[in-house]
Amino acid sequence: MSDEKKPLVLIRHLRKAYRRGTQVVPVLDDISFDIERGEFLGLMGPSGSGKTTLLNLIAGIDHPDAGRISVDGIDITRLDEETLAAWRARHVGFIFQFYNLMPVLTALENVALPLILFGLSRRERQERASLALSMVGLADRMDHYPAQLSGGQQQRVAIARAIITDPTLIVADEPTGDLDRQSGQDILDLLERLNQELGKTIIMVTHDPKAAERAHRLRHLDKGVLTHDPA
Ligand SMILES: Nc1ncnc2c1ncn2[C@@H]1O[C@H](COP(=O)(O)OP(=O)(O)OP(=O)(O)O)[C@@H](O)[C@H]1O
Repeated sequence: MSDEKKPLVLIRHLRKAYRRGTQVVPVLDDISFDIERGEFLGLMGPSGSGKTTLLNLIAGIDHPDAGRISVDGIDITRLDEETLAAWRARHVGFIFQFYNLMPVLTALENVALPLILFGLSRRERQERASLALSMVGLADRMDHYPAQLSGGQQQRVAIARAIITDPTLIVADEPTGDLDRQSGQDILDLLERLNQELGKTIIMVTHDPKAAERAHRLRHLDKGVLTHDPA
């Protein structure tokens, strides 16, 4: 089987617990599943069921206690901190509920920021950022600061920032959670376009049924266990 046909992400027997003093809080219990290349996956489940923890493990922000996560043939659970940070910067685009933009930087500077690690000139970085902002419909807001933008516009800046490095995976944690209905729909339209037109693989944690409708496949977590796979 060629690499193109293999699942992009393989998750096997993943376990994670948090420790507070002597107290151990089990969060993920023997999670195994695959994510296909080009998939738009929705992760749902009650509050505290481990969705963000799972997303953070797939994105290489955190380490599991046991198990394996392979992304495009690389077992990221075996990478040391420094290699993992470099892997993350190259391969993962992040979209958060509260945008996480730098308040002192303009929209253009926020979007260009991840490119600093890529050895491009300032001019190249700005050109690419400007293109990404045009793609998300913000060509006329490049010099605005986050505080001068609506929530929906800030989330579009965050999406432009997430795609600027052409990542292997886009992870979105409640991307519509802080938005009104219309702005939420606009953000979902944009994510759908990234998936359908650019072929981006998206993993989205959500409580929002409107967001879940857009996913190709839903996985449900309950108390750290995958409960349902309609596919
Ligand atoms: N850094 C941490 N230290 C200790 N416990 C943690 C930590 N992060 C998360 N937890 C615990 O792990 C469990 C799962 O948290 P997680 O954020 O993954 O759930 P979630 O399904 O994303 O919840 P929500 O929908 O409310 O965001 C919760 O019980 C939480 O209290």
